[in-house]
Amino acid sequence: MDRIRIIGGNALNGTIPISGAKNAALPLMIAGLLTDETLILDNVPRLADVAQLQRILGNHGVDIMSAGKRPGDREYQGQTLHISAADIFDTTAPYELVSRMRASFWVIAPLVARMREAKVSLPGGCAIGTRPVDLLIMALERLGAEITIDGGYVIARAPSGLKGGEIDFPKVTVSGTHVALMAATLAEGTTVISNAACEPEIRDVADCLNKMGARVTGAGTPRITVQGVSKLHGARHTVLPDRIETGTYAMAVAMTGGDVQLSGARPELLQAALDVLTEAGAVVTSTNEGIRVARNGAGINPVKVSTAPFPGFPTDLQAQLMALMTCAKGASHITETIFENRFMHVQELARFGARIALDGETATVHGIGQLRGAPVMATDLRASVSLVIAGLAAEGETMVNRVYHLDRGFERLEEKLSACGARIERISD
Ligand SMILES: CC(=O)N[C@H]1[C@@H](OP(=O)(O)OP(=O)(O)OC[C@H]2O[C@@H](n3ccc(=O)[nH]c3=O)[C@H](O)[C@@H]2O)O[C@H](CO)[C@@H](O)[C@@H]1O
Ligand SMILES: C=C(OP(=O)(O)O)C(=O)O
Repeated sequence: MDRIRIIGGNALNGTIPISGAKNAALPLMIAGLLTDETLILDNVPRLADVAQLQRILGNHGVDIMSAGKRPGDREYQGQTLHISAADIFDTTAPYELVSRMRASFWVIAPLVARMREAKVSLPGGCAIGTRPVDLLIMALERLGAEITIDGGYVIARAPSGLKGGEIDFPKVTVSGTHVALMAATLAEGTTVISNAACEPEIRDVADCLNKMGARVTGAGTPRITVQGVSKLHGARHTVLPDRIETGTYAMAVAMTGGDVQLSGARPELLQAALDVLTEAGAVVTSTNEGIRVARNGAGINPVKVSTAPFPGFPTDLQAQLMALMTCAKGASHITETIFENRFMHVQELARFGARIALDGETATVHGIGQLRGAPVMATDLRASVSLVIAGLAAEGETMVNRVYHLDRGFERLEEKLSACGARIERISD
């Protein structure tokens, strides 16, 4: 299994190109199931999750062609996927494929909307909480699907097609909103989704669905209205930049010091996180190219932050912020409100000498002068990258084990960081 070796202590200086967003690319690929014509997606990141979803879609009969510049080519811009679901010959998504990735469960929505039946294994994904799918099931039921659960599979049927309806989510859910939105596009009549997630990835998917002939308004606000249509057609869409990758590298620069241009990044996608970084002492500027982050000389100020649905501070940046705060000049308070078990990185950060006390959903981080490198174990995607950030700033050698988590969500991580002066390499055994 691959490991990542880091010799810490170098400031980051240079340019990091930001890839397409994993959390938009996955539902966009799934939206390809809604039409028998070809959906072309540009700027799709090369990630393990994308490859896994290609296998899952392939299992349904979807034909996917990949084109585009390869890593190492000049002006690398991700890959272009041509997704053609002309002939869906299997509406079952089996356990072996779905258990590895949470988002793969979302295929249930386009399958039941277009094929009127779907059988999808309950999902897996990052171990950050119980992560039920009750609200996704509720949404499909509101659109008239009959749902049964048998042998670990959710079976959805809508023999005479889905019907538009009112879906009022009792809590904000990204997965629930994606599923409701995709299913509603082909339902007969009007669907109103209330308390919808406002994450930029929802809006990106809605924009693509509209290019495919859907009639969606209000995406990006808590109230989305969808007028169902009988058929969607092919389209071409570019995946928006990854705000979590952007925030991760911004925090890495704030931690190591230096001056980095995050090219292609869009500040409005992560303003709450950029505000926290500014409060922490980093200099964040919007540029023509993207976002420039610098920290020279001054120390890191402690902060008090709670994670929240968009436009709040994202839970997917909580672990990275915690790594940064381990070296702040005082005590920080970080509260996780989205997932009940998203503190697996705390015990690993302690191996660097970090002083973190957990009390329920709040971590108090007492900053120390200098972290020391250590062997650590990656436990989930964002926790893994928080260990990389800590390793970049720590004195001496850090070995991050179980790197496959990182490969789910960070494209060419070692290459991007090395190009900015980090001493980081992958060791394949
Ligand atoms: C692939 C993808 O886009 N993953 C993101 C997505 O995950 P995901 O879509 O799984 O997250 P949700 O927004 O759905 O979950 C939010 C909260 O709602 C709960 N819940 C959700 C569904 C449900 O049926 N019942 C229920 O109780 C969850 O357990 C969690 O506590 O949004 C999260 C919150 O921004 C991010 O951390 C993930 O990176
Ligand atoms: C938790 C994440 O992914 P998933 O929802 O696929 O587990 C993530 O992207 O941080």
